[in-house]
Amino acid sequence: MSECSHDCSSCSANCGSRTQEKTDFLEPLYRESKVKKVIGIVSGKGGVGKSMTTSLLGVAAMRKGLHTAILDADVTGPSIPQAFGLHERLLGNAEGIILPAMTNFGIEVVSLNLMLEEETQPVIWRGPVVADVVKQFWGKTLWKDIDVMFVDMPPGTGEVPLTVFQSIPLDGIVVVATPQELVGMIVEKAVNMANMMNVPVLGLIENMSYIKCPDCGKEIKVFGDSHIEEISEKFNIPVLGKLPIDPKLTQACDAGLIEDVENIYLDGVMDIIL
Ligand SMILES: Nc1ncnc2c1ncn2[C@@H]1O[C@H](COP(=O)(O)OP(=O)(O)OP(=O)(O)O)[C@@H](O)[C@H]1O
Repeated sequence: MSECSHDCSSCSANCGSRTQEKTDFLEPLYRESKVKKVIGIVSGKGGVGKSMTTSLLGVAAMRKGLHTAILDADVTGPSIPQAFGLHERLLGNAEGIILPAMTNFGIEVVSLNLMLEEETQPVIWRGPVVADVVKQFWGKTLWKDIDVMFVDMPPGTGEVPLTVFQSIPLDGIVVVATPQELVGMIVEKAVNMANMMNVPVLGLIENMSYIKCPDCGKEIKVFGDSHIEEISEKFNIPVLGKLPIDPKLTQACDAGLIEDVENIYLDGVMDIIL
């Protein structure tokens, strides 16, 4: 194309400045739902602590007195219900609208694991099917006066996370990584995907940053030195926090008691991202 009108909706060219038309895939909220802010928690790959971080951010927001929700969009590997000790099946209202489960401290949660006959049942679905479920979690659920919703996104930067990106109107994302990914290109891929989708990156969280020796208190960098500041500077994204490997967090997640943990390390994050 010789001249760009900057109106991608009326142009089929697949050029570098093309922006994704996010609204094409979005489903409106249920008429009685209201969600003020939606924040996606993203990681360049699986197993880096994205669900842990989502849970801790939920707890931090709830402790600030915000009416908090967690939408578990990690449909093929949902781990949010486990962290909060939720096991009962979700109910629907007469219109077939999903009613979220509620944690002990009042966080509203929707997750596929709360809909399966068996929690251990594997979910082997392709991207469009996953996107459809996530759309229902967004649009066919009663989200009543939610101040902030955290979305546990599927890991990686492939088809499934992309379709979820397009299914929910995210106000911003938080990128989670361990020191190892911060050395390579994995985090940069996640940041670039968000940029392509026109979703602001609110900040970076380094998980498993260090472990504190229980005897002498020394911080040991199990995965090597941190490079989070370099990434932060390169992309002009704030560092929101560094989480240590803390066995108390693992134990609390396994026992479904993440809300009972005293030190969740991310208390100050809400002031930056909200
Ligand atoms: N900072 C931490 N301290 C102790 N344990 C942690 C920490 N972060 C994560 N874990 C544990 O590591 C495991 C993986 O974490 P988590 O499920 O949050 O990863 P994930 O990135 O969401 O994985 P996936 O994307 O594959 O679902 C869990 O057992 C979790 O309890």
